[in-house]
Amino acid sequence: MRYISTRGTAPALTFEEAMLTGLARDGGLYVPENIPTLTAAQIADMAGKSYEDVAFAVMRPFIGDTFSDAQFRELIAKAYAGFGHAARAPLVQLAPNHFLLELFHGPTLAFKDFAMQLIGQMFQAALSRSGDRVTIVGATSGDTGSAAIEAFRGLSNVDVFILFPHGRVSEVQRRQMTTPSESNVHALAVDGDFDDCQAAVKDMFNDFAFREDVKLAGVNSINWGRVLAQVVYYFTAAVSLGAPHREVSFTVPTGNFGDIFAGYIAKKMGLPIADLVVATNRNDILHRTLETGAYTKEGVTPTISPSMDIQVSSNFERALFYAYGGDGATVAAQMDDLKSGGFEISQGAYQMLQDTFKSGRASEEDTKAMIKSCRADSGELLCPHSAVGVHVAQAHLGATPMVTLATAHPAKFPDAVKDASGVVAPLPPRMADLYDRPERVTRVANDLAALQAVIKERI
Ligand SMILES: Cc1ncc(COP(=O)(O)O)c(C=O)c1O
Ligand SMILES: N[C@@H](CCOP(=O)(O)O)C(=O)O
Repeated sequence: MRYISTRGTAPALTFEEAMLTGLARDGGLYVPENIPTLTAAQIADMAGKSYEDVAFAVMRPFIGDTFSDAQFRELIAKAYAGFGHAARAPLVQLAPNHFLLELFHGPTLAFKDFAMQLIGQMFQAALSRSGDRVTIVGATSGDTGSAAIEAFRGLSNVDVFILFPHGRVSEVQRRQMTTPSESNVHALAVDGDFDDCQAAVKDMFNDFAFREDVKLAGVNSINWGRVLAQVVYYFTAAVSLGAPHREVSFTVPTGNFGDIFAGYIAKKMGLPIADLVVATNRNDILHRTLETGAYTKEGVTPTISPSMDIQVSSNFERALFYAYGGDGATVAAQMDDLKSGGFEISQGAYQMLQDTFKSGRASEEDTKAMIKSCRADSGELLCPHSAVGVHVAQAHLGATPMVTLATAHPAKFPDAVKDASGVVAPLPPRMADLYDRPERVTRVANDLAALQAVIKERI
């Protein structure tokens, strides 16, 4: 299996190389040259299997000879051993044809743990084999950062720097990033929004001297391994609702487009997915794009679902690549246009996107009302991101079972949840002293040179 860049000019890489490389050298994102498919019989065989067994079956065709079967099984087992639910990603029923996929039982209480815990294992295995040391730099609107720190803290061959927008993550998210005491962990509060943080990370990858100097690696969803690990739970959920014999739809709270893109990959692998619904908060660039065919940046507005406060949605580039039939030159030209504000998607590509994705948005009031009514109607306490998803999903319910992804635990956003529902969502006992732990954070200007200087000084 080889991986190629969405912009068409970077060298093709193996799975291991793509995982450790992060952003392609032409600025694009790596995607598999071919997407392997599973037969209906192979999918049917997943029924009743453990999450770990399904993970192996889904991901094995993508990893080539990076790991032996036995080693890959071991890495998967270690990745999910610390999850707080035997099913890893349990489904609960909200209404007759509407289900919630709880993706928040991992160590940092968000769906990011599914991929990050596995990436942590895979990085360690690959780096201990090669003896290399890398510097991970990641951008976060709150959840990727805490998941990455949890997965990489204390490792001797990795430094991890997380850039988060100062004042724009919840207190729990911030503390998850600033309280670990391990010296290889560095939380950087940037005077900007998430888009600024993500742009800085990409600029660091495009600064080849810096990239080589610090041995830069990325664990944002620019890393194909992140997307791949998120494909698995589409399979576990759909199979438990009757796939491959029955179609299933998914609604996904969306920001950087990584999670829903994983659903698209699941569909291309043969999972019978009817609708893939993009749910946005008022930072609704993806919804507007799917409605109009124009991808036009506006400023980021802070919301009560801060992890989705994103306008430059990194993985949309991967979707565009498929929409343009693998034409990297066109993707590169459109990404260039984005620097000056946006681009128009050409008719054929737009048609493909409209055929593949549906969308909707939730206002702040919609989100709060959904947290309250869902608690009253079903007993389920939603985080604001999941509430955006459930609100949008309700407009797309039909005969096909709908699964909405619950992307974070309500306890990560206690103020917003209490304000909406009156209910206090407690942290799990292992995190009960989070508010008492000392914080360690460096405030940095929204300036590439300043960020690079901090990183070089610390490693
Ligand atoms: C809780 C939560 N929900 C939804 C999202 C959006 O996911 P994606 O960026 O993969 O679209 C994020 C951030 O990634 C998140 O942290
Ligand atoms: N919402 C994310 C933003 C980064 O997304 P990623 O999937 O590209 O890492 C976050 O919580 O940090």
